Formats: sequence, structure tokens, C-alpha cells
Amino acid sequence: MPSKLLSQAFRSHPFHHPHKNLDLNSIKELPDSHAWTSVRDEHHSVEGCNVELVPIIDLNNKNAMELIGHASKTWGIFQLVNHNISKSLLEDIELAGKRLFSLPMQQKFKAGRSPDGASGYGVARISSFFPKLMWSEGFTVIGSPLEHARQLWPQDFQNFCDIIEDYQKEMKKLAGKLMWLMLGSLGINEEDVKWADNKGEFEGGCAALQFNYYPACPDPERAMGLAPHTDSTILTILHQSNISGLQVLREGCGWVTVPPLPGALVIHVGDLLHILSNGLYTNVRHRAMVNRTQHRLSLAYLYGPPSTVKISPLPKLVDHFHPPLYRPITWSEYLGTKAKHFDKALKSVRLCVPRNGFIDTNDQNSVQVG
Ligand SMILES: C=C1C[C@]23C[C@@]1(O)CC[C@H]2[C@@]12CCC[C@@](C)(C(=O)O1)[C@H]2[C@@H]3C(=O)O
Ligand SMILES: O=C(O)CCC(=O)C(=O)O
Ligand SMILES: [Fe+2]
Repeated sequence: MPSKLLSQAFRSHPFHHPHKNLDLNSIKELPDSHAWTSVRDEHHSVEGCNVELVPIIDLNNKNAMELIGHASKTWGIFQLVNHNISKSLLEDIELAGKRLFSLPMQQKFKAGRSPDGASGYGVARISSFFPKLMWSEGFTVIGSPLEHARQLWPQDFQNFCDIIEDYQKEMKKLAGKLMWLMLGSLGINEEDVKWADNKGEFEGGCAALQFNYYPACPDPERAMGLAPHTDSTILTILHQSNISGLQVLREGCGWVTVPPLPGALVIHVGDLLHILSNGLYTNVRHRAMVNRTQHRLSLAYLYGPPSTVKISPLPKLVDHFHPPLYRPITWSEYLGTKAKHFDKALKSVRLCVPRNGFIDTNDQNSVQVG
């Protein structure tokens, strides 16, 4: 049932798919509808910043908790190795995604996301906030993919469903473990978070699986794969395969590429963990670029709390000097707010401006105070 609630988060903000029949795979010249003017000039990389590397953390390291906490504060993102997700599962799910996107357009649209729905095939929901379209296709799974898989492969849907189920199971375990390491590093334990058990595999826990596909692009300098955004999650586990494209916005540095590291998974801090941590952890702003010769596939596991639980700054992190920065909000409500306000969603739930000051990664005009 909780996944149903998550699927209903967009009811009051339907989204209509633009350019239903445009197949990016067969276009030889970038259409005006997809030509972004300032893709590369916005937030130029700063001299000396190219030495900055997104942290790489070994889950087997005895100091993993501290390292993860530090990376979550300073970057809001890190690459995770020795995560224990098997290579064959990662290969299988990547293949399943490639098989999906290589289907004919009319077949993919049979599993099209409905305007007020959350799952199925379509362009990124955030498309409606930008004047130009993105050079990508997406497929979102919430709960079981059975209904959509049947539409995609009427004779042969079971294999896809089995792989998704295995992947969701493994991701849920890893996400729970990571959440506790992230919270543990702030001194938070099970007694402090009533809705989660010690594995973070809470009853009614929610997640979405997002396949992103970026076809090779005739004019990558002027195209955008996935526009800058933060994820509305506790955390996101991204499998970005072996083609580069992911970039993160680093304060004072501009856009920094997250190079694919064989076998590594990329972990993002999302908006809800930023809220839970009362602003201590950085909800990382990121985007995906495209390239001229290679198709790129990425797969995001978007992990959140049970969709009806109110999320607010954890009491242990709040005191006279650190007042709560955000009002309580459920994941489902937050997704609705994001569908309405996009980059301003976090600001719309903010109670006060922090004394010591942090940068709201979504707020282009934010000024540090204190
Ligand atoms: C749970 C969710 C987060 C997400 C919206 C969704 O309902 C499922 C897709 C997710 C995704 C993936 C690509 C980027 C993003 C901003 C988008 O448009 O769809 C995220 C959404 C989010 O984190 O807000
Ligand atoms: O494709 C990527 O590297 C990024 C995908 C992403 O940001 C997302 O799915 O939320
Ligand atoms: Fe993202």
C-alpha cells in the first residue's frame, strides 16, 4: 500500500509528456526543442578545482562510518566500493535496462507513465520546469513492474520482473545499512528514529527505481541529459555503468565530474536526509551530460521513509543554538511539493535561516548568514 501512496503523490500536479513521438536515437541534428544555450557556461569549473575528487569509500574500512559522515557533510556524495552487490546482478539489471530502451517507441509508450502517475516510461518529471527538453528517456518502477512489463513484453515479461525484484531486495538492504551509518556518524541510533528498525528495512518502506537512458547525441555541447536537481530522497544509490556523464555542483568549484569507477556505486544525500540532519548533510545538486558517440544508461535506487511518516529534523540535533530548520513533512507530501515548486520545494518547508549558515544547493540566490 505505501508504494501506492507514493504513486499518488503527483495526482494534483499532472505532467503531460511533450513530443510523444520523438525518437532521440534516430535524430541526426539537435532540434531547437533540445538546444540548451548555457549548458557549459553555467558554473564554470574553477582553476585548481580539477584536482578535487569525489570521495571513494570502502564499506569494509573500519572507519567507514566516520568517512561516510564526513563525505555526506562536505560533498553530499561519494563512491562506494566493496558494497557486496554482486557483479552479475549489476550486469543483469544493466542489460535489462538496455533491452527496455532498445524497444520501438510505440512499444515503450504502451507502458507510458500516465500524467498523474509516478511509474512507467517517459521523460523526467522535472522537464516541465525547463524551457528546453532533455536528451534522455526514463522508466520508473515503484513496487512491482509487472503491469508495465506485460505491456512491454507480452510474451516474455517474467525475466525482467525477477531481475527487478532481486535488485530491489539487495538495494533495500544496502540503503538501510548506509542510512544507519550516515545517521550513526551524527550520534543517532535506533531509539531516535521510531519509524526505522535496526536494518533500515522498515515495514512499508518506500523506494523508486529509475532507469535513465541517454542516447548518443549529435551536438552534446548544447544538450542536457538530465538537468540540475537534488533527489527528494533520504539517499540515492546510483549505478552509472561505465560511461561518464554524472556531474555534481561543488561549492566554489563548479561542476565536477564523477568518473565511473568499475564496480563502484555512487551514493547521493537527498533532500529528506538534509531535513533529518537539520541541514548538517548536503543534499547534492547534480546533473547528467551526454556524449557524441556512446549511449549511456544509469540506474537510480531512490530510497525514502514510509511515505506517510512525518520527517523533521531529529530532536537530538536540535537545541537552543540549532533550531529546527524545517517543518515536518511526509515523503508523499514532499514529492507533491517538488512537483509544484521543484527547486523551491525545500525552501517552502523551511522554518528559519540557519545561524551558522549553509548553502541551500537548490537556491541560486542563497546567501550565507552568521
Ligand atoms: C520517488 C521519486 C523521486 C523522483 C520522482 C519519483 O517519484 C520517481 C522518479 C524520481 C526522479 C528520478 C530522476 C530525477 C528526478 C528529480 C525526477 O524527475 O524523477 C527524481 C525525482 C525526485 O527525486 O524528486
Ligand atoms: O544519470 C545519472 O548519472 C544521474 C541520474 C539521476 O540523477 C537520477 O536518476 O536522479
Ligand atoms: Fe538525481
